[in-house]
Amino acid sequence: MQSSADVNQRIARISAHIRSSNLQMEESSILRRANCRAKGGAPGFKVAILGAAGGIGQPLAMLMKMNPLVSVLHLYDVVNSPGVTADVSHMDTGAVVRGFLGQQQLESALTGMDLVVIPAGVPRKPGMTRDDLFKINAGIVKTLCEGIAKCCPHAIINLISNPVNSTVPIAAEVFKKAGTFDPKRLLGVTMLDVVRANTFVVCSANLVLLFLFSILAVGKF
Ligand SMILES: NC(=O)C1=CN([C@@H]2O[C@H](COP(=O)(O)OP(=O)(O)OC[C@H]3O[C@@H](n4cnc5c(N)ncnc54)[C@H](O)[C@@H]3O)[C@@H](O)[C@H]2O)C=CC1
Ligand SMILES: O=C([O-])CC(=O)C(=O)O
Repeated sequence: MQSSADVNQRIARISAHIRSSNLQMEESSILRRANCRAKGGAPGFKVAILGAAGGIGQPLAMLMKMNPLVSVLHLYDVVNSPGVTADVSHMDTGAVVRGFLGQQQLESALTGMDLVVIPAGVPRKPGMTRDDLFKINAGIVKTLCEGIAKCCPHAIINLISNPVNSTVPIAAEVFKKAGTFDPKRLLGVTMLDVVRANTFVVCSANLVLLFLFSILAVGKF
């Protein structure tokens, strides 16, 4: 059993570690918090996560709360966002966290946001293709983007919901229709597909090399 002095020392060490890395991040960043503001607004980015209670949304919410460039964090979902909001808001970092639950709170979640990150929707289950996801996620992304066009038309949009190569064009069409489309502000997160493709290429290249070595080895003996 640890003494309370030990426990306090551990907490102090962890806390100093977290604070110093946050400070370093702010110091070394090209984007300083004071410079991250809409005209006349408070410093820091205002960020909304739509689908914040999900597998991607929850760790993303934690990372955003740790980011010293973020001043306001809105967590929106159709389920469970109050609990996630309570947990994330207890982290001792600067961003103010607010939770929003259900379609009727979507507009409040979006109003005034600088950045909207969207991991809302369904993920693939075994046996599903990305086409199956499209049938559900296309409608979800369309509705969310209509809200964005209305409530924060100048925000940067970061789409995670798959299939991302189809949800981004859907978002583009919604924004074109609303007259708010800016290609520099609409981004799809393709990291998963990029790392997956790299892994597949390396795996198949290794297999080819292994095959060649086997032939050489067999040929030698
Ligand atoms: N682009 C990429 O690199 C990646 C994309 N994905 C995609 O991200 C999406 C989310 O994945 P997970 O977080 O694992 O799924 P998840 O099922 O754990 O979370 C999805 C969340 O979206 C919420 N949601 C559903 N309909 C909504 C609506 N109309 N408005 C707001 N929220 C809504 C759900 O309540 C849930 O909390 C999936 O489409 C998945 O394919 C996942 C991993 C990487
Ligand atoms: O849906 C997910 O969980 C993300 C994924 O792995 C895919 O779509 O290929």
